Amino acid sequence: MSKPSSRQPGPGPGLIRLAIPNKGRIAQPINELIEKSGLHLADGGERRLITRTRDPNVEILFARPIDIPEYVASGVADLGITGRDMVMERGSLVEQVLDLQTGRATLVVAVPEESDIETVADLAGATVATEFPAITRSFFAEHGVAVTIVTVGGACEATPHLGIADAIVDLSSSGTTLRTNHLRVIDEVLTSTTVLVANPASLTAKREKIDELVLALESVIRAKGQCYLMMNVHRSALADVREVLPGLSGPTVMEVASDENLVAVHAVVNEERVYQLINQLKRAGAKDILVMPIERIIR
Ligand SMILES: Nc1ncnc2c1ncn2[C@@H]1O[C@H](COP(=O)(O)OP(=O)(O)OP(=O)(O)O)[C@@H](O)[C@H]1O
Ligand SMILES: O=P(O)(O)OC[C@H]1O[C@H](OP(=O)(O)OP(=O)(O)O)[C@H](O)[C@@H]1O
Ligand SMILES: [Mg+2]
Repeated sequence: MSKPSSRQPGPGPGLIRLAIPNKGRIAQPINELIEKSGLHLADGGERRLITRTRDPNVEILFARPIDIPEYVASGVADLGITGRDMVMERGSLVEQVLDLQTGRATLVVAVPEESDIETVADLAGATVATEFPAITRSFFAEHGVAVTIVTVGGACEATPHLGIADAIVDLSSSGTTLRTNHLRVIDEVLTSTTVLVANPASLTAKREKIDELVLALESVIRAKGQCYLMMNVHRSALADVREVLPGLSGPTVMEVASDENLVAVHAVVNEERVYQLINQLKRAGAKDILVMPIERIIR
């Protein structure tokens, strides 16, 4: 598909159409990101092909992750959110606008544990099964290793044991599937995350609106893993508390109207540090400590 068909016209000049996955493991996190960014899908986005959002200038198109790169490249959608692996597999002419830093998975070359294959070069003349034939073809071509590629639609890890392939090129994140199927990684092809991509023409024609949307999404990504700390501190302990607190640009210190000996200290900190920090803060003299989630950080 290179041009939008006349039966499925692209969005008009005043409208941004964003394609997102309708299923699969990255669908839910993307939906949550859209909600947190404040776009909010009309009708909850349930089972609709195209859904309106709270912003009358933005609509959502639900599609399979693998189809999204081409929908964006052809102009059926202005923007799309999908895996970077999907974009590379399709070789679509789109521009990456934002890395959403979720949905991380590594495309690996793996062989049965008992196999004597150690390197990619050892696979010369072998059969390799994959859901990613285009990426696999160029990977082996770059290594100058001739292989036969068998394309499968899923359950790739079963193919070596079925005698269909000598090796596989498949995604791995926790590594559980490889372990369960007694497969050993011999090389990595690429690491993929979920990305926001744009149609190059839309990026020029609808820049302002796209920038607004990117800002909203970015603010949610930035807030992820951060939380807001509030506490009261006796003036005499302020220096010690400051030393413990990192904060985005140092803690904010405010007067407490009801007690002139106290100040209120606020800071943004990494969630992972909170457990340790609250103990250090208490020891330094902080009290009435509140820990709150942050939805968005806009710079
Ligand atoms: N552990 C993982 N395994 C497979 N894909 C993953 C993983 N983690 C993130 N992803 C990403 O999810 C996307 C896969 O989308 P896909 O539509 O194939 O969903 P799925 O969860 O694999 O569903 P299904 O295979 O049932 O269709 C890819 O971009 C891929 O990089
Ligand atoms: O390292 P892990 O955390 O075990 O994840 C990797 C597995 O997840 C994916 O399969 P998926 O669930 O998409 O099924 P599929 O093979 O049918 O696509 C992928 O293809 C691997 O099989
Ligand atoms: Mg899959």
